[in-house]
Amino acid sequence: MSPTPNHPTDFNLLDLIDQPADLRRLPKRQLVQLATQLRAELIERVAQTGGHLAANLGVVELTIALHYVFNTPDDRLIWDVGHQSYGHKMLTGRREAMSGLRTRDGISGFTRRVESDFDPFGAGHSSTSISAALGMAVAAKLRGEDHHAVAVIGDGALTAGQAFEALNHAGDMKANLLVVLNDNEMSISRNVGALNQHLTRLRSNPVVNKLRQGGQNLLSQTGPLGEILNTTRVGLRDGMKHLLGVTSLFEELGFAYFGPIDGHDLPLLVDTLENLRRQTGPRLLHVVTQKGRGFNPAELDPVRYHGVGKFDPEKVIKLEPQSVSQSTAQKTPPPKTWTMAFGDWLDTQGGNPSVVVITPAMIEGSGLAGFAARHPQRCFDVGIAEQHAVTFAGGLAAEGLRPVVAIYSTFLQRAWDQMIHDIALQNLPVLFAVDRAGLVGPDGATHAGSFDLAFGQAVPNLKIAVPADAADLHAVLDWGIAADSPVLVRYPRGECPSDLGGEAARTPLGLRVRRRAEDPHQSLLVIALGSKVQAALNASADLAATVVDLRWAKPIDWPALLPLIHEHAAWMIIEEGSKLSSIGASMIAHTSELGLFKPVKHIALPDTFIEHGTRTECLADCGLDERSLNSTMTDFLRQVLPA
Ligand SMILES: Cc1ncc(C[n+]2csc(CCOP(=O)(O)OP(=O)(O)O)c2C)c(N)n1
Ligand SMILES: CC(=O)[C@@H](O)[C@H](O)COP(=O)(O)O
Ligand SMILES: [Mg+2]
Repeated sequence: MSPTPNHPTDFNLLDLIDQPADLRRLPKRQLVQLATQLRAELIERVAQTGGHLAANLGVVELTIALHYVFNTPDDRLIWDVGHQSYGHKMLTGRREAMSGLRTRDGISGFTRRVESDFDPFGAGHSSTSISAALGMAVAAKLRGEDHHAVAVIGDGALTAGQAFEALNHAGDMKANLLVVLNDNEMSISRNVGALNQHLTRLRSNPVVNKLRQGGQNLLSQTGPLGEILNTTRVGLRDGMKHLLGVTSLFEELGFAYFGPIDGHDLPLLVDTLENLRRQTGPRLLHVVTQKGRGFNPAELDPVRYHGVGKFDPEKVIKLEPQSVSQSTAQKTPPPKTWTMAFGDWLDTQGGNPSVVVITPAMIEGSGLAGFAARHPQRCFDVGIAEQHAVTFAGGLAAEGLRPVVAIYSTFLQRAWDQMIHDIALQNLPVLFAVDRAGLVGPDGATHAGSFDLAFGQAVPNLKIAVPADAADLHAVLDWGIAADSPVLVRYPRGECPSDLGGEAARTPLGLRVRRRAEDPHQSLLVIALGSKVQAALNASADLAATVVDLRWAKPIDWPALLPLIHEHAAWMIIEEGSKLSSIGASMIAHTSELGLFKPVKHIALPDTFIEHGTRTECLADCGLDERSLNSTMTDFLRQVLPA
């Protein structure tokens, strides 16, 4: 089948809609046509910018139905993660702004309060929507206001503990809250876990389905008759389901459960939501959708089309989904990313039966696909459950296995307590492979890995490696997998140099001098961490500078470093982590305590959230690109060594 989307020839109804109020003026019979047009435009627009395509295609009908039935923005509509909110953006005054999606000064790929009144709660990390919607429902009650709170959460996002914490609270509070469960059987990869199996049972249980089919027409009846019929139907259905033992988990948690219904049947969605809008209390509507719906390549391969770079809608994307910003225009294979280099190392561990790998729902993004395929019994996708992932690894380590937790820096934030309490406090040998450490570019502030150095260095027993190239990434991972304590190895998004050369480390945890200045007394000592080593080498190529690759942010190789600081005219630290609580700040504090006072400059991420853009643009904003580094070094040298 051709991947070309169906271009509607009719008048584009989207031209009539600036705000949902305009949508609500359309007759119901035109909504299906609108869905076709919205879907076609979504494909066209995401092809030009890149972004999260498949999830958005799956919620086209749901998006229209929700805005049609609910009085947004007075009624609060909260999208979990927010990666599926593009259609919502296009119906809420941001259609033209889609051309700048995820680009500098353009709109975000997620929901953001500062962007629109129609985004009542920002997201990017998953599984927060029910908590936020519950907060809004309770606020409305306390303030005597009469608006609805609706959370739309995916089956993947529902696997996280926080979603259950919120259901638990909401069900008990009898809060006036509607949760729409968008079940497409997918997280980024296929969804996993017993909950997923429960949803499958709800979708496919013949008894539930019989009851559903019998009751669906009634549920979709509108008006007072519908309400009466529905109340009776729900009562009857619930009674029968209890009798037959096919109740949903949600009912046990105090929610009235409706569905599952076909999330692409727009008239049914509208009628059902209209009915649910008239009801009160905690309600959950189970909607079944297809990820990638309406675009054949995405339907066939929703994993690859979860996040895409710019693409030609006429062609099927062939590249591995390693990075959202990859361009399909590339003819030669792309250079190796850090993720790939990590995947290569993991493959070398295949023969070690003690090595087990854990990912919280990021198999592809973390470079685990190869290891997972070859050693499925030793690779655990635990779903979106970062806290559990870390403590689960602790249990494995306590029994003598060598767990590797492959996790993005930004998502590890969720498991800081587990890292402290369950791993470091017990000095368990868990290896944290922390990807996307530093700025990530188009995903922006929610996904920036700005804090792992800050929160990691505060943890006793934890060692932190910051390799600068693939050779050293492999060396520190080799060391980390054999260590008798927890080790965190951090590396950024993007291209990984294979070997930057220079002097060897004197000890396994030692620093490396990558380039030595001829006359240190007349030179700058540049100490760089991780990906900043290559940048520092390039930026200082024509300057009097020694470049040190710190390699380990904790412990710091002070025996090698102190003499270098002593002999140089000044020193400089460059790192891609938040400046407050940074490694550089700790180094400066330590040398001050030793009474070693030398001119020093420290470049790190400022104390602000860095917006989306390309990674290069974002780095430039922080003075961390090569050009800015070169001018800072030049100025600093002039200052400390006037001609
Ligand atoms: C805390 C957290 N962990 C991981 C992710 C990465 N992530 C983004 S979307 C996604 C899949 C979500 O699946 P689901 O909620 O079912 O939405 P779908 O894409 O299927 O519509 C994952 C794992 C995230 N955003 N937040
Ligand atoms: C929405 C989300 O959280 C992820 O899909 C994220 O966009 C992954 O980005 P990478 O491209 O860095 O894997
Ligand atoms: Mg899903």
